[in-house]
Amino acid sequence: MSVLPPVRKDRIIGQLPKCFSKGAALNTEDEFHSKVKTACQQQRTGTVGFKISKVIVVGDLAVGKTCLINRFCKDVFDKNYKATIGVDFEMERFEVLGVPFSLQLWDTAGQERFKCIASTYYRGAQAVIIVFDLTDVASLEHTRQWLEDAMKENDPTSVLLFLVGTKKDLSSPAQYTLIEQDAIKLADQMKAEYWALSALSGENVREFFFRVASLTFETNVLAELEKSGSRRIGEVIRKYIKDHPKMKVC
Ligand SMILES: Nc1nc2c(ncn2[C@@H]2O[C@H](COP(=O)(O)OP(=O)(O)OP(=O)(O)O)[C@@H](O)[C@H]2O)c(=O)[nH]1
Ligand SMILES: [Mg+2]
Repeated sequence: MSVLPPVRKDRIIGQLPKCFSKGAALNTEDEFHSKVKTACQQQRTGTVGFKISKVIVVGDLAVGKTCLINRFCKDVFDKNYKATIGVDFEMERFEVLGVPFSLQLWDTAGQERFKCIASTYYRGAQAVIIVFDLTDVASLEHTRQWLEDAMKENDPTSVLLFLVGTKKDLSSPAQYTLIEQDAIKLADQMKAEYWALSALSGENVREFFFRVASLTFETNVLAELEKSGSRRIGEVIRKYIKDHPKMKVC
């Protein structure tokens, strides 16, 4: 019996959300992977529905990490800056292709003096969101360092990366075009997906988190299918050896 309330109606994902820019996307497909769709239809997603995926949000102080999470999770925006001390986290429950799926969003401190505490929470992330301020070029330059720090604690081959520019409402079209060119180039080098959004207006916030949830879910299901596939091959080999006791195994 489940003790959890049903997933909110506005957290139900039935289709793969689109990327923000094809120039820097983790995947440019229009739909979920066919293997993932079939596994979900046949309810063969293993433990994915019970798992909680860890997502860490890093970046310079005051770039808008907390506001971004609060806009999505609570639909609020605070114009007063209150520095995050250490870390904070929010849970978000989704339903993707009919399967429950949860994200634990870790909001970390950007201030140098709290960085040491925050970095102890980086381990075990399935997705890393590196945030910069679209009106502050230095914050974009610092994203390389944030990536390096986050990757010290994680396996770079299995983590999904997102490079996110915030405060889009504050940047003029000319300023935005300039910084976007650099951000897309950097995202491409980092193998990250690029997004630009505003926690104040809410522009692209929901679309972005739906994309994070969908891609993390898809990766989890594919990994689960691979695991069960190799288990099945192991079973076939064991059965073959049992049925052919005279066969030598090297
Ligand atoms: N105009 C505008 N202001 C924003 C936006 N997002 C955040 N801010 C403002 O930027 C300031 C910093 O936001 P926070 O979300 O607290 O920044 P943070 O990255 O969490 O900072 P640390 O916790 O110190 O690392 C606050 O005054 C916010 O109101 C946005 O999208 N637009
Ligand atoms: Mg904060």
